[in-house]
Amino acid sequence: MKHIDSPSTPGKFKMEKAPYNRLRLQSSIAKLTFWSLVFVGMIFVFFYRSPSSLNPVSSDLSRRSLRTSSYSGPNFEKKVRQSAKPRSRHGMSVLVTGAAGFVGTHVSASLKRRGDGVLGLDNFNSYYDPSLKRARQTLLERSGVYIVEGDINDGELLAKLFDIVPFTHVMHLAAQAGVRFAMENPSSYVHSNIAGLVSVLEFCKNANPQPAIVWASSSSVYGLNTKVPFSERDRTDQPASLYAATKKAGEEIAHTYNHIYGLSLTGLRFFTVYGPWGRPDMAYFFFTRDILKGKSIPIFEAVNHGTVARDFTFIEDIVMGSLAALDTAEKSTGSGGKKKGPAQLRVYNLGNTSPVPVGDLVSILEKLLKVKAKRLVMKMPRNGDVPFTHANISLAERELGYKPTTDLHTGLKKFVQWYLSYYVDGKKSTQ
Ligand SMILES: O=C(O)[C@H]1O[C@H](OP(=O)(O)OP(=O)(O)OC[C@H]2O[C@@H](n3ccc(=O)[nH]c3=O)[C@H](O)[C@@H]2O)[C@H](O)[C@@H](O)[C@@H]1O
Repeated sequence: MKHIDSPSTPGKFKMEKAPYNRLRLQSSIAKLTFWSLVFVGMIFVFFYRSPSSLNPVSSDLSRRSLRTSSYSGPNFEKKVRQSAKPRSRHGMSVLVTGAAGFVGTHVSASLKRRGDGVLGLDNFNSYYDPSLKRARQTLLERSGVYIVEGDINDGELLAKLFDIVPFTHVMHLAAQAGVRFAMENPSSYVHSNIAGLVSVLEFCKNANPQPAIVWASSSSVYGLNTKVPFSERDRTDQPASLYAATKKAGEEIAHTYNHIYGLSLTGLRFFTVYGPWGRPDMAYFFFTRDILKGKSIPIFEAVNHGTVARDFTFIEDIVMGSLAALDTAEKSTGSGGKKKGPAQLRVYNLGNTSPVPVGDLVSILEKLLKVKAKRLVMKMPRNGDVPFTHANISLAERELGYKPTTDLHTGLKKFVQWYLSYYVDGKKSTQ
C-alpha cells in the first residue's frame, strides 16, 4: 500500500510484479491527468479571473490595453483624421489639449470656424463639475471638433495620435488650474503641469515633423513682485503658490526643450480669464452663483485694509491673442529628436492692462443680476493668492498685434447672460 501511495518513489517501482505494475501504471496516468487538469484550471483562474487587487500591475496593464483598444480601429482613426484636417492645404492641424476646458473650448471653436483642423484631448477630470465639460464637448462636436478622452500622461495614446496625424501645431492648455486648490491637492499640480507638460513635449520632440507649441503659462509667475505693470522682463522667482511654481517650472522646461531639441515654444501668461462657459472655481463665477442664492460672498482684502485687484481679461481677447501666437509661431527646427538649428522661444503677457478691485467686480455683478450681494470682507487667507496683478502687454501688442477690447462691465454682461441661460433657463444644477 505504501508503494501505491507513493508511486513516484524512485527505485521501489521496479520491485513490483508485472500485473500489479500495470494496474499501478494505469492508476498513475489517471492521477497525472487529474492533477494536470487541476493545474491548468488553476492557471486559467489565476490569469483570467483574479481580482485586480491581487496583481495591481497586470490589472493596470489590462485596464490600459482595454482603454487603448477603444482608441483603435478604423472608426476612431477616421474621426481623429477628419477632425484634425484643415479646410485648405495651407491651414493648420492643431492638437488642443484641455479642449473641454474653458480656454480650450473657445480656442478650438475659433480655430475650427476659420478653417483649421482641430483635434481635442481632455481627461474630463472632476476638479469642477464634469457635466459642464461635457456640455462644452457637445458644443464643439456640433462644429466638427472631436475630443479624445484621455490623459496627457498616457504615452500610448499620445503615440497613437501623433501616428495618425502630423500635427503642425500643439495648443497645450491641459493643466491643473486654480491657485488655492494647490494646498489641498499638491500632487495633481505636479502630475498635470510638470509631468504632463514633459510628456507632451517628449512626443512633440520625437514627432516628424515637429509641431510648434503654444502653451498656457500664468500671470501667477510674477508672484510677490511689487513693481507694476508686470513685464516679461521682470523676475519670476518668487511664486506665492505651488500652482505658480509649477507654471514657472513649465517655462524653464520649455527653455530646455527649445535648447536641446529645437522645439518652437511660446508660453502665454494669461491674466484671470473670465467669460461665458467659464470655470466654476473662479471668483466671478461662484460669486454670481452665491449672489443669486442669497449666500454671503467672501471678499478678500490685503494687509492694512488694502485693495485686492485683478487684471481680469475677457475670453474673446484671450482667444485673439492665442490664435495670433499660433499664427506667428515659427516652425520647430528639429527632426527625429535632433536639433538642426536655433528655434523660437517666446513668452507673452495676455492681460487687459486695467486692474479692477474685487469689490468693484462684485458691484458690477450686483447691477447685472439686480440682486444685492451679502459681502463678507475678510483678510486674504495665506493660501497662495497675491494682492494684485497688472499686465504690461506692449510686447504682445508689438509682436502679436494683441489688443484687448473688452472692459470688465461688457465682459461680465456677456457672462451673466450666458450664466442665466445655461443654469436658470437651462435648469442645470449649480452644485
Ligand atoms: O491669472 C492667472 O494666472 C490665474 O487666474 C486665476 O486666479 P485668480 O486671479 O486668483 O482668480 P480667482 O480665483 O477667480 O480670484 C479672483 C480674485 O478674487 C479674489 N477672491 C477669490 C476668492 C474668494 O473667495 N474671495 C476673493 O476675494 C482673489 O483674491 C482674486 O483677487 C485662475 O484661477 C488661475 O488658474 C490663473 O492661472
